[in-house]
Amino acid sequence: MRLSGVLRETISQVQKLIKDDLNILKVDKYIVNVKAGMGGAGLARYDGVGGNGGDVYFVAKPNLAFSDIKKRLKSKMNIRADNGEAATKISLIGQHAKHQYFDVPIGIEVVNRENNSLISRCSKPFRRYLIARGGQGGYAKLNYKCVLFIYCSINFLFRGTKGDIFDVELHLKLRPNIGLLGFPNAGKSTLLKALVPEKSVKIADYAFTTVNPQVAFYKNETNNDGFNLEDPPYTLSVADLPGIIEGASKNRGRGYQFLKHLEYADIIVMVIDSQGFQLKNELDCPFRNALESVSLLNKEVELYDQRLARKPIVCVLNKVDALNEEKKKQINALALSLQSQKWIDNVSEELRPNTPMRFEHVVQLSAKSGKIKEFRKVLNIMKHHLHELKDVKEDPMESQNKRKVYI
Ligand SMILES: Nc1nc2c(ncn2[C@@H]2O[C@H](COP(=O)(O)OP(=O)(O)OP(=O)(O)O)[C@@H](O)[C@H]2O)c(=O)[nH]1
Ligand SMILES: [Mg+2]
Repeated sequence: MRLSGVLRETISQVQKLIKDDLNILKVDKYIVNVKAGMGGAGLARYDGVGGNGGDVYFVAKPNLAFSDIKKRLKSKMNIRADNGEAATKISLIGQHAKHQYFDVPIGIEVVNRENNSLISRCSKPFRRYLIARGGQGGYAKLNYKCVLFIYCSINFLFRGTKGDIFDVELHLKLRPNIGLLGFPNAGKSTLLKALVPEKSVKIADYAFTTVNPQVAFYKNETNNDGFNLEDPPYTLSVADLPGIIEGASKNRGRGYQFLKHLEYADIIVMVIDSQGFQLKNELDCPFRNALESVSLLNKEVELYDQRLARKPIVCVLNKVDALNEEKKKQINALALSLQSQKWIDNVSEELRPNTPMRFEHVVQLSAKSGKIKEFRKVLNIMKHHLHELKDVKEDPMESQNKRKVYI
């Protein structure tokens, strides 16, 4: 019995380690009931004023895991602020309740479940976002509609107003520096592995190998292919997303769930299979060449949210090792045209997006070979699009020698 207990614990610890290492995002939505405090009762006879109920705020914090929310709420999934204090004969002004501050990871979107409206985007580190407002303390002139008289021994009490109470959905949208976008099987995970070799990444020769987004951290010093090592060290978060398919902008193939993670990405890296792509070898799944793949991905992205098509973007033409000489020439020509922005003229009308992307860089590579020097150089240049993370409490002198982390 004892041994099996130990064994079970060891297995669960190993499983946890594996899960942490994979950094895979399985859950990206929680439902939480929030209740702001009620206003304290006022004391009519002595003109006493009740204290206000506490508000509920979310505070955006870096380095918090989404799953921590559930752990900290201990599965009750509710957040409560205290009620305001009632006025008494001794203390005619009741104390305001303390506000309730709840830390959430940066990038959380808070949606009111009742009317499906967005309450807050918790996107700025260390900022407090008001989620539910506490009720007002009761007092004589408080609007009569919301005042209730309660007869309590010989004193009349003005009841304070109720605080907000509702269910909210917390949506996690990753806030990676780099979001990998592409059709299934294009080599996104292989590229992630080339960037972060120490990470365990599932790679396979079939579509939808990656079923959940995964994040890894690329450190420029891990490069061994010899470009400017004098650059100060920095870390970039890279999100490998499951492949999207045509119709993703209409949520085909759970498209929303993946495209949403590009909303906060600083840079989008579009990974294209230079050999072209066909989801299934069937008539209703047409073969798309590399140019058509670029155009269709552009289309899906802009249909989901036009602003995404205007983000800094890099196009990676992958799998060039698998091309014959003639195909190589075609891909060279494609790379040139993608850079010149004239690429859109070569796309047939029905596949043409309205907002053609402007690729800041186009890189041809073989992610499988792991030789991605050109791509690393591009990342080095592109990092000027990133915002360095600064803790408001951080000492600027002390931070000078630290590794730079971008958010
Ligand atoms: N020849 C060649 N094959 C590659 C290259 N990069 C990836 N592949 C292969 O392409 C297949 C798909 O690679 P993945 O990295 O799993 O593709 P993905 O884009 O992550 O696919 P999904 O997770 O399904 O969206 C695997 O068999 C890889 O070995 C490359 O540069 N050259
Ligand atoms: Mg993958």
